Amino acid sequence: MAEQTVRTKNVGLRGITVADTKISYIDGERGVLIYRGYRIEDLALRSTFPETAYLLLHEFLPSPEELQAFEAKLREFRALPGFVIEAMKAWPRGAHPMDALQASIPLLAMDDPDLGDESREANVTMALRLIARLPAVVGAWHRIRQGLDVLPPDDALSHAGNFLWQVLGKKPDEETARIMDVCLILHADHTFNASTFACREVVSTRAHMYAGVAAGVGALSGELHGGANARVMEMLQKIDRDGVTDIAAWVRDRLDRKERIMGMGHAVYKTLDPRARILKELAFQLGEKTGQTKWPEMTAAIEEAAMAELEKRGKKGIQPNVDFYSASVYHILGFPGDLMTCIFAVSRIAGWCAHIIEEKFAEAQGKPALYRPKAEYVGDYCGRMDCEYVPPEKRGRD
Ligand SMILES: CC(=O)SCCNC(=O)CCNC(=O)[C@H](O)C(C)(C)COP(=O)(O)OP(=O)(O)OC[C@H]1O[C@@H](n2cnc3c(N)ncnc32)[C@H](O)[C@@H]1OP(=O)(O)O
Ligand SMILES: O=C([O-])CC(=O)C(=O)O
Repeated sequence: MAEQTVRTKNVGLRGITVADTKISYIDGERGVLIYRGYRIEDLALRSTFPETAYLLLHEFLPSPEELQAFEAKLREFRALPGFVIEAMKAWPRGAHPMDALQASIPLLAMDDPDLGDESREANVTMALRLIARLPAVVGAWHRIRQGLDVLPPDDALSHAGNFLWQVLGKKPDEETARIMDVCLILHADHTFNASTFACREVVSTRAHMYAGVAAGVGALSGELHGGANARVMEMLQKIDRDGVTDIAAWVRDRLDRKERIMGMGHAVYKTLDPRARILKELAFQLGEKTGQTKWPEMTAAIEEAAMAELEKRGKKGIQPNVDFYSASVYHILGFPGDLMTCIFAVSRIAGWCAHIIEEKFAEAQGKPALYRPKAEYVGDYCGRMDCEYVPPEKRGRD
């Protein structure tokens, strides 16, 4: 019988199921996001990032003892190896934080005593080291690029609080640390998004966890994915600098120029991203606390104008995604725009690692280990495949 070919040409794998997962679920029509059976709204309200990371890695919520042990490990692993900090000191100060983060991943691999042990247990421990160390890497690079000393972790602070401390150099109050914590919960996983798929694709070759994570960081950096939060902030700051008062006209002009409204639209959600609703509330909460409501207000004005204008142009269902209001939250917290995608990575590392472990250890259920899609050859050279090799000295372009 002839091999069956599934035609997926020009669809970028949209709507194509490539594997099973037990980690998360999205209903793009109803705006539902679930991590291992738990609604994102519930986790944002009642969980913490370490607990959520545990859930993603272990399939169930931890007992108090299990959570305590997990948090103790995260604290123990926070300190960066000295050679990573020394290496960073030699990097060009202008390097983008996402490049610095991506470059640090293989360095962290070199320091991991479990590298090479492909048991599930060793992979979970490597995941813990990565979750603990990514915030420290972001903090170290941000300090080094400003010519400042790298700050040691503070064991008295929560994971989110310590992240704020190591990057911004100020101990946060409880409310601020909790807002950071909720942001980390919200970004922790999202099924087969581009960066998670990159991680899974890489480890499907039996490459190690760090190789997969480095690919994930690279994929996240793009402006159509995690990089959008930084672009949203640029958009807001430009509107502010230019003194734009007519947001509807600004939106029309941008769309007429065929430019996208960053932070809006989604490959899966055709309604409001449930994370955006929570982030909008957080942005206003922080704005009111700090007297900076102008950023979420501006974002809300763009949301309203863009949805109306896009609808008029026949484009329905383009609504805020996770990156739209997170930009305001991070800006008010004090992060510069070029660190915003790193914050996403500091959270998504939990989901990436959970997916890497699932990819490595889930029962096959008929799926071949290695991802290997097909492409249609559309090259049109010398009757497709009959070019004659001409030595260099005889080549001409006519
Ligand atoms: C964490 C995350 O990754 S969330 C996504 C972050 N990315 C962004 O915010 C960037 C802005 N948004 C986008 O570029 C898109 O909405 C995407 C890439 C996220 C998803 O888009 P998709 O639904 O896959 O569709 P696609 O990119 O083909 O766009 C479909 C149409 O809607 C338009 N469209 C989609 N999003 C937007 C937007 N934000 N602003 C203006 N137009 C948009 C496109 O221009 C396109 O129009 P066309 O058919 O006339 O060419
Ligand atoms: O799922 C996606 O395609 C993008 C996204 O929202 C995420 O990764 O959080």
